[in-house]
Order: sequence, then C-alpha cells, then structure tokens
Amino acid sequence: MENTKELRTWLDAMNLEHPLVIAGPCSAETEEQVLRIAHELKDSDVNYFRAGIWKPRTRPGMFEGVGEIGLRWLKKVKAETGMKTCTEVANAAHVKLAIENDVDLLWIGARSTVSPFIMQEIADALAGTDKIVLVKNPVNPDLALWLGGIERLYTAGIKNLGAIHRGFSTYEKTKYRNTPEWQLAIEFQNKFPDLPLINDPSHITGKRDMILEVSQTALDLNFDGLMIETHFDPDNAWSDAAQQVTPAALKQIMEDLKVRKETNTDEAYKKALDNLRAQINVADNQLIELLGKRMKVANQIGVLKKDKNVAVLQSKRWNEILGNMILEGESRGLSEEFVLKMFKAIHQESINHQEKIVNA
Ligand SMILES: O=C(O)C(=O)C[C@]1(C(=O)O)C=C[C@@H](O)C=C1
Repeated sequence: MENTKELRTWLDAMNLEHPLVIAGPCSAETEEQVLRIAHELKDSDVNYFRAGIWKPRTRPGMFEGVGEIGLRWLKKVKAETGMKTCTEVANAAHVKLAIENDVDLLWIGARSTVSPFIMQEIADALAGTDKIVLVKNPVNPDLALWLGGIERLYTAGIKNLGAIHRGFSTYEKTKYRNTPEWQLAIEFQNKFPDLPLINDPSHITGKRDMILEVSQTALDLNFDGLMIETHFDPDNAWSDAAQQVTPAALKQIMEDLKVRKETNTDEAYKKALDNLRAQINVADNQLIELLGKRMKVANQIGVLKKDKNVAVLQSKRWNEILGNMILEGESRGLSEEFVLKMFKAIHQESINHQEKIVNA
C-alpha cells in the first residue's frame, strides 16, 4: 500500500470546517439511553454517532454489550437525528450484522488489530465495501502491525480507510490509561500523510478531565479528527464511566479547542521560521558531533575494561550521571521524562559499543 491523495477522498468529500468528530456512549445500554444521547448531540459538531454494541472486556463477567438489538437503536438514531452512525466490529459475524443494519462507519478495536487472523477475517467479510473503516492501533506500540492491519483491508478492496490512535498499554503505571507515544503517531503520518488519522482521547486518558489537553495535542500534531465517549450520566455508565463526558462538556471541549492551520504563507512568518530553523540545524549538528565525541571516550573506557577484565555495566556511575543530568536538565527547562529517555538511549549505545570492544 502506497500513500496517495485518494486516501483522504472520503474525508475531503465531507467538506468539514472543523476536525471530524465521532461521539456517543462507550456502550449502547438501552434504547432510551442511546436516543437521549443522540438527541443531545444532534446540534453540535458531531459527524458520526458512536455506540459500542459488542464490548471486548478485559475480564469475563463484565457487561459485554447489548448485541444485535443495539444496531436497531442506531438505525433509529439515524432516522430521528440525521446523524451517521458507527460501531466496533471484531469478527465476520459483527461485520455482516453491522452492514445489514446500515451502520455507516465501522472501526476495528485495538484488541483485534493485534491479531492478523482476526484482521484477515474482518477484511474478507468487508471485501469491496464502500463503508468507512477505521483501524485502531494495536494495544502494543507496533507500527508495522497497525499498518499491516490497514493493508489487509486495502488489499480486500476497501478504499475508505483511516486510523484511530487510542494509545498503548504499558506495564508501568502512568498518568494515562494508555500512553499516547506521540512519536509513533508522527511516524504513522510520515509514512501515510494522506490517510485520515483520528485521535481517541477517551481511551488515552481514561479520565474526563484530561480529554481537552490530549485533544489539543492531537490537533497540534495535525490529526484529522477526534473520537470522544459521551454519556448524559457518565458516572453511572455501564462501561468506562471515568472517561466519558456529558454532551454539554463535549460541546465545551469543541469550543475550547484551537484548530491551527498546517502552514501560513505570510512572508514575515516564513522568514522568521527559516531563521529559527537554521539555528536548529546548527544545534542538531553540534549535538551529533558531541555525541560522537562522547562515544569515542566510552570506547576508550571499553578498552580499559577489556584490559582489566571489568564489567561493562557500572550501575553506580550510571545512576550518578542520571541524577546529575536530571538536575541539569531541570535548570534548562527539560522534563525529567525527556532527560531519562535521552540518557537511557545514550547509555545503551555506549554499552553496545563497549560490548563489541570487550568481546572482540
Ligand atoms: O563510566 C563507565 O564505566 C562507562 O563505561 C561510561 C558509561 C557511560 O556511557 O556514561 C557507560 C557504561 C556504564 O554503565 C557507565 C557509564
């Protein structure tokens, strides 16, 4: 699959003046709940009404969705509000039912994207459809697996495609439910700049009070849209209560978000930007030169260690460096997270060099 302008045809055809918005409850619970939320969202920027019909839950015994009957409620949403509808599909049977019930957009969840077998089954079931199909990232930060899933659909003749970035599972506890790993989303855009990319701040944050912040970051990184879980009584939702927002809160988020343009043709802006970018180029070259110098010193230490049969890893010294650099970084406005990541990478490279030397 190659990047082409045609990949965004379905989105361009919508002629939106704001990012694409998909909103609605995590799960369809009752007909009244679905219709009430839909009516409360009707006069807003929402383009697609979402509701989970089949819910992939971490453990058995939790609410696993209302199933097929929910598709009839989505039909009513469309008839009563004019909003297009969407839901998650996770196997061929779901696809068949969703298409029969005229769901407009289908998405494939993170727990399905991880399985090439499931992705192939879904691709075969969808073959040739003109429905829009969005693929969430797999739970693990694996760009090739994500793109591979999309390629299976593309190869099956599905042309209205897109991706949803919902963050990645980690063993460590972080402030996110699923860490965004924005770098991966940036890489995704570098490979497929024209494939529509939607952000799912609800699953990234797991908390409603962080949704605005994450949505803004997504828009600043040129995402094409947002999928935000919405419920009139979030605290009593049957699934994902902490991350859902009310329709009123969603409208407020949309109002507060700043949509920025990808570029600006103003001459003074371009001149100032060129100047600053030239400074960045100089700094980047200095960084690389300095890193090369540092590595040469690490190589010399490697030679000393080989000579005296000393272990490559020196944890005490390494911890000293980390502590000092975190403090230094702080005084220069660099976050601890960044300094740690950067020095861990430098240390690993140093170890790789020394490993080669001591084992030569
Ligand atoms: O100080 C050392 O012993 C080194 O080899 C240098 C260095 C580093 O790159 O800073 C590399 C490996 C050790 O674990 C500790 C530090």
